[in-house]
Amino acid sequence: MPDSDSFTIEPSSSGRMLCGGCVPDGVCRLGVEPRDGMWFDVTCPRHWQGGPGVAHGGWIAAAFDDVLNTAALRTEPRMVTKSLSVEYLRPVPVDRKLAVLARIERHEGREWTVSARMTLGADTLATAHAELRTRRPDHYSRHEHWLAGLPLPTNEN
Ligand SMILES: CCCCC/C=C\C/C=C\C/C=C\C/C=C\CCCC(=O)SCCNC(=O)CCNC(=O)[C@H](O)C(C)(C)COP(=O)(O)OP(=O)(O)OC[C@H]1O[C@@H](n2cnc3c(N)ncnc32)[C@H](O)[C@@H]1OP(=O)(O)O
Repeated sequence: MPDSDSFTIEPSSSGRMLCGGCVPDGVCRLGVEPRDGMWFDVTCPRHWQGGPGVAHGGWIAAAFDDVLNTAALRTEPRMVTKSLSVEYLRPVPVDRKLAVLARIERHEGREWTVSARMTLGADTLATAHAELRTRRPDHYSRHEHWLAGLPLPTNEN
């Protein structure tokens, strides 16, 4: 059986590290692109529209999750998110390039505290705080072992 923890992260043709779901397309389908340093360009694709012309809050949280992990991945290639909180300050327009600035607040052993701010011009649209963890080397195989030990699903649930 292939070792689920032995996968390597390959950058896309644009140099962007991609999560498993976006690798086949070769682009980040959340619309997150690293810029300089801790700056990111993010654009909410129209299919993530919640209200008219504005982003679904789940997209905003996912975009922050991606930015914060990508920022930490520059130091540590094995990350997972332990917690993520978002403050939604203004509606976020779809199809507009926005800026996100990430910050590593604290990094000690496996524990990371990170934050980010999403802006359009001078206005802050949303902020995020997250706790990240450096993954244990057996993270995915441990997950698979746990899953394999569960009873098989039935048609009722
Ligand atoms: C989906 C992962 C994606 C990761 C990205 C990888 C590659 C992508 C490549 C390029 C991407 C470019 C940019 C990246 C952009 C975005 C990345 C998104 C990152 C995410 O969005 S990542 C998904 C959401 N985030 C999780 O999915 C974490 C689930 N949370 C845990 O994994 C643990 O919670 C943890 C590690 C936070 C703390 O855990 P710990 O190790 O510090 O603490 P502890 O050992 O005490 O565990 C406490 C209890 O969790 C059980 N437990 C732990 N690890 C386990 C495992 N592997 N399998 C089965 N059970 C496990 C224990 O058995 C115990 O359970 P109990 O209390 O019942 O005993």
